Amino acid sequence: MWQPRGEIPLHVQATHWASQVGLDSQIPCYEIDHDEVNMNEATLIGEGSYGEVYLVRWRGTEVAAKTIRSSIASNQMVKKAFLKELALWQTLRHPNIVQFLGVLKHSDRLIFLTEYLRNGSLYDILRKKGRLDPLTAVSYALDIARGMNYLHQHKPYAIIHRDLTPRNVLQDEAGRLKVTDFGLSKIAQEKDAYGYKMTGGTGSYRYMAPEVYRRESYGMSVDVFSFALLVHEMFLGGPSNREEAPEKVADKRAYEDSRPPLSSYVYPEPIKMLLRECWHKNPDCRPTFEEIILQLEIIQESLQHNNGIVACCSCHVL
Ligand SMILES: Nc1ncnc2c1ncn2[C@@H]1O[C@H](COP(=O)(O)OP(=O)(O)OP(=O)(O)O)[C@@H](O)[C@H]1O
Repeated sequence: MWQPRGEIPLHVQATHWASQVGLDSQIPCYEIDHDEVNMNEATLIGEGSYGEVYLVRWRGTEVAAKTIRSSIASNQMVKKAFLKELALWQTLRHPNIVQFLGVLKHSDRLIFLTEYLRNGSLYDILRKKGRLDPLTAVSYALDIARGMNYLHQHKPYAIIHRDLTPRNVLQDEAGRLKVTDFGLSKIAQEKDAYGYKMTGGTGSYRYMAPEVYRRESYGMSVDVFSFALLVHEMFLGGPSNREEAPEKVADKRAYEDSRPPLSSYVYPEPIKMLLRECWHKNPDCRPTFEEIILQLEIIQESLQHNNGIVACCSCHVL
């Protein structure tokens, strides 16, 4: 059976949390009256494993409305699991975590609102821009690491994301990246001992830690593994093995210890070292996000310094 080691899965934590604070199990979240949002004027902006995402107006502000497919929401157990995860999400506050706003009350469907991030997902950004310059990639990596560190340091239980992919990282207008969808897509995918889906959808396989694919016990470091693949993609402009089926990629990582190539032309030496540590086959050898942040800050400083030298040199030549 696939179970986290040490830390408690998000939906189980949410159950503990909800029962601790005595929340109504049906609607444990902040409620927004459905009259406040006109879904007939909503603009479709995307679709994920558990439903569609719309741009709507709420109290004069553009926000994202995420709908849960009726095939999922009609299952009372799954609906309950979603609401409990949302109840936990609403307690989270961090500049690199997408802000949850509330659940639409009396809606015949299950719909919840979050802040709207105008620039879309990291997946969209990489598709449009391709390879990022090293300073941008490191700054984006720091945003993600800070959001993830907040989740991992959550009290009383660490929150393991379990589905950190470029589609679950969104960018606001100011260029800041924020992490979203903790555990929700996992509920929508496959049944585990608790009765919810837990393994990756097709997209997630590309970012899945070997121990998860092998259905062994796992800990917070599964997110560090996924993070390494996101950073790898930012430097490369997309996944290194696009033509291979995601499940095959995960299989080779889990059973043949295969990892994406690290060409010296693309990856600065300290980034290569960091990626090797983060996707280490032994989960205990992977660094924590706190350690990753410190390393990235040093890398950022040295890149800024080198850029400064290049600028100075060109001034001199001119
Ligand atoms: N808060 C938001 N602001 C702006 N766009 C969003 C927001 N949330 C989601 N989107 C867009 O909608 C798309 C679908 O999002 P959703 O979270 O439902 O699924 P996903 O993350 O793509 O896939 P999965 O559900 O398998 O994780 C995203 O890729 C993104 O482009």
